[in-house]
Amino acid sequence: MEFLDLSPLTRARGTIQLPGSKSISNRILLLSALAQGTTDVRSLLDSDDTRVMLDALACLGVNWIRRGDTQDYVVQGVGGAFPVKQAELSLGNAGTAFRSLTAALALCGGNYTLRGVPRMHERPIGDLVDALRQLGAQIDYLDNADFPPLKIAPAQLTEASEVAVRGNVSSQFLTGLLLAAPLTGKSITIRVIGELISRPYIEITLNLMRRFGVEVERDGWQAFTVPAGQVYRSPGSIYVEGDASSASYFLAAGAIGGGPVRVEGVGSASIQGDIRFAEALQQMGATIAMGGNWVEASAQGRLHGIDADFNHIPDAAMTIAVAALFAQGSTMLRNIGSWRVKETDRIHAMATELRKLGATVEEGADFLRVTPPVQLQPATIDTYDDHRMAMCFSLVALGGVAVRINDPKCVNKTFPGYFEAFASITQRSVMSTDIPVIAIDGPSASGKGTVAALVARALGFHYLDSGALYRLTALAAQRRGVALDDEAALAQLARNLDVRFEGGEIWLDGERVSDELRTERIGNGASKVAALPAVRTALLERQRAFRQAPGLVTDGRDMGSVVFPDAATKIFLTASAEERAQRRYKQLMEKGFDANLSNLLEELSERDARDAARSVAPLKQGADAILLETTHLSIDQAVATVLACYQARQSGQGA
Ligand SMILES: Nc1ncnc2c1ncn2[C@@H]1O[C@H](COP(=O)(O)OP(=O)(O)OP(=O)(O)O)[C@@H](O)[C@H]1O
Ligand SMILES: Nc1ccn([C@@H]2O[C@H](COP(=O)(O)O)[C@@H](O)[C@H]2O)c(=O)n1
Repeated sequence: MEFLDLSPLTRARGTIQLPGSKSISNRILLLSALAQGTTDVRSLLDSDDTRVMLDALACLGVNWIRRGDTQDYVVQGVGGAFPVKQAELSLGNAGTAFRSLTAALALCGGNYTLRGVPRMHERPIGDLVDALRQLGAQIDYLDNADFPPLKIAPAQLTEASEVAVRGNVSSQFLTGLLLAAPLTGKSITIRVIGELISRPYIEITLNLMRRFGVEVERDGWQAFTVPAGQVYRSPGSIYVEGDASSASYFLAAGAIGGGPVRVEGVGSASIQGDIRFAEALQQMGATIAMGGNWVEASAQGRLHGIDADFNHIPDAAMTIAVAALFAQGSTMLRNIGSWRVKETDRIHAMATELRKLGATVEEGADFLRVTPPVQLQPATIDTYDDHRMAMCFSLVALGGVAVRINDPKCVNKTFPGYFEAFASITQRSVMSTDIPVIAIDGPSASGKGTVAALVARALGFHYLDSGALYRLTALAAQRRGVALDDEAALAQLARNLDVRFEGGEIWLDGERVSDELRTERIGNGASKVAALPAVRTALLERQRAFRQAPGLVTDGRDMGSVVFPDAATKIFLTASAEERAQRRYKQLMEKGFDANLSNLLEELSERDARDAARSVAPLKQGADAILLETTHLSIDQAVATVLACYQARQSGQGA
């Protein structure tokens, strides 16, 4: 199996000239072939799917030439039915080519065999065949009923002027019928049964038919009439706009990796439905700017999860499922049942691969809910011979983790130069040191954790409560009967802790332990295990792994001195011992725990003394840390001070 390793990436910024749209390219090629006159097709997509269509048209007697090395083609229309009356066509996994050619060839008066790759033979086509048979088409299934491959014989046109087709499996069935209808020479009305999915693709079909001189009358999304006597006429020359589905990966990169990332070739004037992907990204918190022929995405902080219906943009919605890994909270993608019959069963494939990265994924017949992990895990992604799986999952590298993409060449279906284009707008992270860290250290109950979590929220950064890892080690030791001075056993425990941080809560071995962790008994145990060098070493890389884009705020005792010595901003946050004991007392009472103020003062002082006296990573203010004395500060004032220190540092004004 070929694979491509993507290194951890930090930023995305730049401009991409998009390749032509696949949907528009293949429709224009078929329309140019059926039309009277010669069509200059500009900026055609260079991909497997368009090559399949060009080869098929050549087999059917259509003359076309490519202009030098460009993506401009000249197609000589045949002005109606294809001249070659007998042909065997191999159409790969190109749904657009297979469905539209099935409809056109069924009405062309010849004998044709249409085959695809194995996956194409698993993608249903029965609804289209049934509709064509109502017109008199002679189509047989060569293997399984309702699926390719197909054998087509000359149609015996019936009197029928109306056909019905189901709208909820693939909009390409309706597209095929619409494109082929003028070949009958009579008025044809196509009624849609059930809800029509992916409507924007029908808009593209109608728009392009109009450009080639055929008007379709419609009754909403229920019925479409192609009046008699219309023939396709070449518009002379026609330009293929950039692919809006392909734009989604770069726009998402801009939103995840800071941006701005600009795509050129699609914009507000686009006829493609997937341009509305930008709206979904905006709902997630990205900043979007758009002109007639360009779109730009950037983001200030972290994205947030959304709950939305994606029936109108099924292809680009896959990019939202991966962007959900970078959002705060869960993202719900509804009404995406058509994913099941695409290049692969995309709901199943997406859920399987997202889980490999640590996400929690719920999948249903037509929905997917994605909850991101606290930390992305490096993973090897299988792509299921699906170009969009490969392209979407490249975005994971922007989370600062390495990702391996199996069978990367599957992108050739629609975007052969994808990975080069992606590399041109992303920056590799060298040991992730360019991801900013704000390190807040200080004594117990000074307010470090409270302030750090609020600063993280304000900046959209990740948050690490490093003390929780020592507390978890102490709790796990207590539960397993490991003595608090058994250094080797404790280090082993620390290395293998099965923990989950989610939505402010902490789980140990699948059990929620957030409240138990906060007791002074566990705090004292933590302070004992934290004095052991082997335990600290065991937890070091675990803590560093939290350093993920766009940034990290962390609190503890040695965040600025040992774990993140290159932190952008280091704060030593403290308060008088009496004030800290008061704060802890209030905190425990609010949680419903019993507490005694003078005992607390004693326990805190004892713990701080132990933390300060130990030989490794002792509690002390580093020379490069800013002292933040909060005895007389409110939480908001402390947060504002940390933010000001960080912003001053970012704009180069000081430490
Ligand atoms: N500036 C402040 N003024 C008043 N109360 C504060 C302030 N900062 C934090 N607190 C309160 O003090 C309590 C202790 O804060 P927190 O748990 O964040 O401390 P900590 O330093 O992270 O403690 P530990 O090291 O034990 O984990 C919380 O109830 C918090 O709301
Ligand atoms: N970076 C750190 C963080 C914590 N500890 C030890 O864990 C104890 C509990 O920490 P809290 O912040 O949750 O109170 C603490 O007393 C330290 O002994 C540490 O060593 N290094």
